[in-house]
Amino acid sequence: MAEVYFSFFSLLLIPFSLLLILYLIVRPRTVRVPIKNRHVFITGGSSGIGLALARLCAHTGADVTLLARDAGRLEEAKQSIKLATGRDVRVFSADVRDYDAVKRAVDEAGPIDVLVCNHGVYIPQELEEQELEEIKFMIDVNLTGTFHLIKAALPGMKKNRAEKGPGSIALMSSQAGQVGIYGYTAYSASKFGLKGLAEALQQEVIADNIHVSLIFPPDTETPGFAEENKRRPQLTSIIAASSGAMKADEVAKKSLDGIQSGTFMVPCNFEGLLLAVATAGLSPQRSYLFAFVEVMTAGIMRLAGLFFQWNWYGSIEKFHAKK
Ligand SMILES: NC(=O)C1=CN([C@@H]2O[C@H](COP(=O)(O)OP(=O)(O)OC[C@H]3O[C@@H](n4cnc5c(N)ncnc54)[C@H](OP(=O)(O)O)[C@@H]3O)[C@@H](O)[C@H]2O)C=CC1
Ligand SMILES: CCCCCCCCCCCCCCCC(=O)[C@@H](N)CO
Repeated sequence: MAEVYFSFFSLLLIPFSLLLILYLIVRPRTVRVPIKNRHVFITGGSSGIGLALARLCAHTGADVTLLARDAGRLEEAKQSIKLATGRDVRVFSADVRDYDAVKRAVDEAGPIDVLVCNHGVYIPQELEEQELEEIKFMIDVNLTGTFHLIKAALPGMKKNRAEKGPGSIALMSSQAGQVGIYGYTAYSASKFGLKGLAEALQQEVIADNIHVSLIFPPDTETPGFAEENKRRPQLTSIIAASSGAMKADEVAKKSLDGIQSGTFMVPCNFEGLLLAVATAGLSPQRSYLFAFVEVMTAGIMRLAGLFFQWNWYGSIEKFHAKK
């Protein structure tokens, strides 16, 4: 009997020691990024996910600034947020590809506590058919534009950070920034690029109490997505359907939770959670519990990923056989 107890306890000892080790070693340490009364600057805040997030932040009591190109849509967004929350937001019309314009807007807006680089463009098409111009457009807006924002905002964000409490830089990636998807060569490349940027940046700004979040939504009902659907290759839609679709408000809620908890990889739905574990790689992880899940399920998640690929390549084969 004593032996049964002994082996039972030694069996428990392994996961508990692992939990303890992870509790001690996960870095960066956990943090809470406040939103209320803080300056939240959201690019692409005039539509879709960015607008939903802006409304939510304003509702939470943040001072919100929006940046996008179209001044008319910005004005509409401003009105709709005022109507929904009673709060005034400031808007700036600029193209994220134009560094000087971005810098001017950021300087005029004043020091930022939470920078959300949400702007993004997606034009799905097979690489061979896609014009080089469109490929460069996606890289320039999604990736280079994000560099422009961070370069422009960082000096102001770092200033007096100690007194102001934790700051955040959040980047809107996509599940297509975790796994390459048919029809998304340029888009996936631009979003995968954000991951390298985010991992390196977090190491650079941790000493300034700035916390990086990378958000990975699945297909989300937005004006941009409605446009995308008009020309999306069938295979892109088939493969993307492996993950459920979401509403912009739901993605905004997940995003804000992720930003406030300083989570590095922010999944938005159940498939996203699986993807986050499967693609954890060498990304930072603040939660020892989540780290525990990552360590315990790494092998089985790889297997699940291979099954997904099996299924996707099956769809591709079937598609070509029909042609
Ligand atoms: N909807 C989806 O299915 C998913 C979206 N995402 C990502 O979420 C983000 C938002 O997407 P979504 O809400 O669907 O997009 P929308 O197309 O609905 O909105 C995009 C926003 O970005 C702005 N924007 C686009 N280009 C520029 C630019 N060059 N300079 C400044 N602002 C720009 C737009 O304003 P304007 O055109 O006036 O400049 C608009 O405010 C994107 O990064 C996208 O990649 C990720 C996964 C899924
Ligand atoms: C362990 C295995 C995990 C399995 C889950 C796999 C699910 C992958 C689905 C990827 C969907 C990509 C949608 C991109 C949406 C997007 O960004 C466009 N709408 C443009 O914005």
